[in-house]
Amino acid sequence: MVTFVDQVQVHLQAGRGGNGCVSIRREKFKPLAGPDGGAGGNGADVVLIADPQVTTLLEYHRRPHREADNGGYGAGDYRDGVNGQELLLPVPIGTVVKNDKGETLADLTEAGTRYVAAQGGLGGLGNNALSSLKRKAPGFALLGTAGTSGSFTLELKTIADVAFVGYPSAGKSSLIAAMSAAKPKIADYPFTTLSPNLGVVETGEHRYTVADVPGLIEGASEGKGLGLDFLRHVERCSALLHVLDCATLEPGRDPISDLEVILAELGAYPVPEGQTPLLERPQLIALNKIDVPEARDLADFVRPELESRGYRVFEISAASHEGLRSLSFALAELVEKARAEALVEAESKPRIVLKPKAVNDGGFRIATEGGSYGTLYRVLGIKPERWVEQTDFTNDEAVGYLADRLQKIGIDDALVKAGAVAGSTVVIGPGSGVVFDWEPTLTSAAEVQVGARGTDSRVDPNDRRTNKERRAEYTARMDAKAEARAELERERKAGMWKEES
Ligand SMILES: Nc1nc2c(ncn2[C@@H]2O[C@H](COP(=O)(O)OP(=O)(O)OP(=O)(O)O)[C@@H](O)[C@H]2O)c(=O)[nH]1
Ligand SMILES: [Mg+2]
Repeated sequence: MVTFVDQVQVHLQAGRGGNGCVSIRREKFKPLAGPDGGAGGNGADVVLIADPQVTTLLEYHRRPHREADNGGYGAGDYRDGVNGQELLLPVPIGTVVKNDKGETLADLTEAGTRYVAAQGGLGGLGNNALSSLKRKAPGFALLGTAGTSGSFTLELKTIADVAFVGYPSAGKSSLIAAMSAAKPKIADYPFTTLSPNLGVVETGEHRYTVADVPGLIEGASEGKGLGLDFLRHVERCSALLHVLDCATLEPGRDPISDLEVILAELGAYPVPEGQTPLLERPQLIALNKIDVPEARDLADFVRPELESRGYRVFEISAASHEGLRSLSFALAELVEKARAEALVEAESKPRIVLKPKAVNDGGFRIATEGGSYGTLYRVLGIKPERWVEQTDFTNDEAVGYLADRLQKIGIDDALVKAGAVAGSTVVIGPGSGVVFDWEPTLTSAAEVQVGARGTDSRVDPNDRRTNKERRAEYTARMDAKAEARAELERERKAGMWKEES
């Protein structure tokens, strides 16, 4: 079975950022000459780009999974990792990008329009870049972060001024070949055309594009003969040309009933909101194949009937080019009118602006969640989440650096305000995230993990009891005393002890 591909699902994965490097420069007589670990390279983006050379989405149907390069790792001697090279995915002009919820993300209607579908991860800084006056030789580097990924639906909707519609083998492709420089496949079997061919017609000083939509049959609007896929292409065209076959030998078919079938299908097609229904767009009729004598007779016969229905009718032959000149002028006129109207409309309509997700949003928020272990405080924000991702938790210094960063944007204060107390569970990021036991008296989460700043828990273990522990010990001691006193009292009453006289 032939597959007609103008709608595909693709899975795109941007590249991962490379890890930064920890390295110490060594010089003769100076073995510790400062940190020289370079940064990791950034992961590559996956970018969809509207390319006039590309006409189908078939390529993505065959290979729907695409991954961009990862960034290179940083290295010693100040060498940074290479940035991943952007993965450019050319798609046809008129490709609509939707997310997995069906929301439109981008409409690539002009050559060269780019849409960054997946964003590469950041490379981690090396210990050279992390050094400061206070931290002269960092023993850690930042990890690269993951690139974004996602599933997208690509949908091709041809954009042309005029769509040629009609039954299979009516001569739509022949007509586009006769009127423009396009060289579509032409054959006398139905559904020769599987994806629309675009042609540019030049008449006088007019220039417009035409598309031969694949043949339509009865039931197309319900999906018959891949009809819905075909009809989608008509959606973007401002005018329609009905190509009617006057030389068909198929029983039960004639230009009038053919037209009625096609009209019914066009009428049943639901255009997206805000667009003109297909049948309300300007339409012309071409009675084709009049180079065949019987066809010319038939065309002459049905013409008055069609004209009485209000159509402008052209008798043509795609084979002998008869009647094409006046047809192309008539189409040019329609197109000019439609363009003028579109211009007026475009000025009154608000434009859709593509908004890429903000990356450097410095904010964060704290969400509280109840649970069987008490309240859980969740820190959500692009920065804190990224910082956690960049942290090598096997490295105490790296964890300390994370704590400093978190403290700097005021997460501790915000947690106090949110009601966190000593020992509260704090999670950074969605899902299970990274879990901390938070301690407000200490300034940062890292100290909870690795001890107070400036100490090494292996060298001088911190044995000081917390106030809470001291209080517990005190009450326990007091309780024991009271208990002992009560015991003594009972025994005395029982006469176990003789009062000394
Ligand atoms: N005699 C004659 N034959 C024509 C004319 N136009 C097209 N044909 C023939 O009709 C057959 C179908 O032509 P196509 O142009 O492929 O028809 P189509 O409408 O694009 O068909 P699909 O792509 O299948 O929908 C071919 O064999 C053409 O040679 C014409 O003006 N005169
Ligand atoms: Mg065709």
